[in-house]
Amino acid sequence: MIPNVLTIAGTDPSGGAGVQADLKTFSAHGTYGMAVTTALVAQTTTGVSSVLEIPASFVADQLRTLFDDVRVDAVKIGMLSDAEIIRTVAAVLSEYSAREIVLDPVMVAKSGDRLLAADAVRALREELLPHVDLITPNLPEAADLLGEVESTDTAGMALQAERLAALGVKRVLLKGGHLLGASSVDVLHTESGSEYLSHERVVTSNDHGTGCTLSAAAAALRAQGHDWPSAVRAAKEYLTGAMRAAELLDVGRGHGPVHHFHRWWPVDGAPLS
Ligand SMILES: Nc1ncnc2c1ncn2[C@@H]1O[C@H](COP(=O)(O)OP(=O)(O)OP(=O)(O)O)[C@@H](O)[C@H]1O
Ligand SMILES: Cc1ncc(CO)c(N)n1
Repeated sequence: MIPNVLTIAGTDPSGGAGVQADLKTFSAHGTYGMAVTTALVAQTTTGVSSVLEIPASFVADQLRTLFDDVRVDAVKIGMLSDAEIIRTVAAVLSEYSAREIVLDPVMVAKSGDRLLAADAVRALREELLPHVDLITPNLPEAADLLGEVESTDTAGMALQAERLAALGVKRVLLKGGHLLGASSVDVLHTESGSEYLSHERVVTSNDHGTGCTLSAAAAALRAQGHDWPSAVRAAKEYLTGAMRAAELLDVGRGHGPVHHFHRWWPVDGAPLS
């Protein structure tokens, strides 16, 4: 049976981030993709020009209508825009006992534009985090959630990942894409300890939507039955390949998108082989 995977996120008409990137990632992994939209974002590779927020009550309507009809095997949460939408999503996911939830705590786009109200971080930490199976912050997001300064090295990242877990979330993938170096290193913290996930840094300007792709891939792989550490490792591998494949694209003049090639189409039912 093909798993059903849901994204709850904002949009990107240029197809590099948000709902559009998540749906491509779900398809590339051979899962069935679904989307509940929280905000319509006028953005491209060069930045965000405006945001039209969806009323929280309509986000709830979309979620309830979907959960009333469809079995949802995993959920990826991206841009939530404000505290009211955060509370609504937390309440409805809990009402339907949603499982296998990945939260990418999107706060600021690569272009520097805010995608989450500054006063909503507390709601994210206190109301949504307890419902989540994996959180995937980048360095500034981790610092904001902890009320600390950003880590500047991988040892500092490991300590912050541990402190994030102590806030009540089961697993943390702290992404180190913003650190410079020959490798791009993330820290995965789970019940059984921390590990570094290190991949070669791809030299490219196509780095828009990398966080969206990574979290969506982890949700899709988890829905296919992989344990969380395997799902996260394979998601990171997929992302590195999608960044490399971006050299085939010619999309926009700024931070370009990654390319979602169908690498793991599950013809033989063994998507990771
Ligand atoms: N140049 C690169 N080469 C390989 N991997 C990269 C590169 N840049 C980022 N990554 C990886 O991409 C993932 C996302 O990293 P990053 O820390 O940039 O997240 P983000 O800021 O949330 O992304 P975005 O806001 O674009 O969605 C991480 O796994 C990171 O290691
Ligand atoms: C809708 C949306 N979600 C997330 C990001 C972060 O990359 C973005 N730029 N846009």
